[in-house]
Amino acid sequence: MASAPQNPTAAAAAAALRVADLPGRGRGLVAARGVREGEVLLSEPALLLYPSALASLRAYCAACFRALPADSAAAPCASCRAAAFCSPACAAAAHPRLLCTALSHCASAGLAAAAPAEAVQEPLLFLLSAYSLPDPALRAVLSLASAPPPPPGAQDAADLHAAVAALAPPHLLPAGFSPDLTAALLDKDRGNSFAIMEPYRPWTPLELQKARAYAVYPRASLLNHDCLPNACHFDYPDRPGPGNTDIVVRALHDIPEGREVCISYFAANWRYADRQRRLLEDYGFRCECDRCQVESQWKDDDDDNNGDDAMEEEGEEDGADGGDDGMEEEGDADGDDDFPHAYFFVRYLCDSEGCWGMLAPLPPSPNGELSHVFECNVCGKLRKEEDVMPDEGTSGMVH
Ligand SMILES: C[S@@+](CC[C@H](N)C(=O)[O-])C[C@H]1O[C@@H](n2cnc3c(N)ncnc32)[C@H](O)[C@@H]1O
Repeated sequence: MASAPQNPTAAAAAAALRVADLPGRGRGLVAARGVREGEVLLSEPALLLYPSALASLRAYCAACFRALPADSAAAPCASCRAAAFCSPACAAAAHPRLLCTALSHCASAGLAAAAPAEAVQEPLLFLLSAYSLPDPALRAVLSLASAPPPPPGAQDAADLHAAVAALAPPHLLPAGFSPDLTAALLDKDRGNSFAIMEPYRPWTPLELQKARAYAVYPRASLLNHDCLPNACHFDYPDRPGPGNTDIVVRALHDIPEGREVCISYFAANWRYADRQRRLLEDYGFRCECDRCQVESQWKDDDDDNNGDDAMEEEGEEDGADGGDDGMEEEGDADGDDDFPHAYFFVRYLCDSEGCWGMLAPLPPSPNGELSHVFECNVCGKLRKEEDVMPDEGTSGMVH
């Protein structure tokens, strides 16, 4: 549930979008007024924030997920001693009580014994955190769209439910705790979580970069996907001050009133077949965006390309992994008719080695002046517009 905006930027952002029912797409967010490039469309705290793995609890504050200081300044959680906090304020904020209790009862060895593989730790940490939520927040998570059923071989919801039941004291579990509720929550997690990544390390391929935490947001989780998005999300987990895990969504370019605002659920350089496979398997829909309609006609974009669908979620707008070691390539034919979106790639895709983040303009100044500076949402690099588009004067609307 959205909390009241704390600052003018968040207040302006709150007025920029409205929720709409969109045929064939469920709910989505639509521009409630014309917005300018770089404008903050959404800035909100997480409904639910949870560590990506047990290892994350050793490296990041259990409350705010900033990197823990290397020295002894980090204070272990007084209850479980398995998690740590970066400051007295974070220690006072604490971490999810079921997670804390599970860690203190079993110690991390016990939890690890129940969940040896990292792939299993993540859903368990999610469930222990979700079942710690107050009832309204739990209901808000349950109101989000469900992902399609997991593929065969994925961790069984019944096993995860049994693991939670074994780790959590019954009196702390919420009313309604059941295998069905656990399965429903897991579906929400898969369809709506955003990764908050570990600090960016240059030259590290995206697929090797890990999430420190995952987050579900009340409104950002309503953003639908487009392979040519008009917005992208940022997070600034190591930023000082409050709100470091808030998600920030900014417009890539001007967006007219009434137009749906979409993000890409993964790195925009993925090829057609990989995008379609990922969207169908993990989100349950076939993408029919403008770009997919063009690329579906290309002859050489078969399943044999070197894309990678082993990425974290996002809704998960995620912490997107690169699906490829190169930019999306043209199809068979020559010319802009066959690759009408080249402008988008040049302008909005970061060209730092192995990054493939999205470049969004910094917000306009309070008097409405455009920044002409682009920020990458993965590596954080800032680039002047003339370096992004040497032949362009000032930016314009992208059609
Ligand atoms: C993160 S949620 C987005 C909000 C969702 N539409 C809702 O009603 O709550 C992801 C789900 O939205 C739907 N969706 C997202 N992008 C879509 C698209 N381009 N076309 C059709 N459905 C889409 C799919 O059902 C997907 O699993």
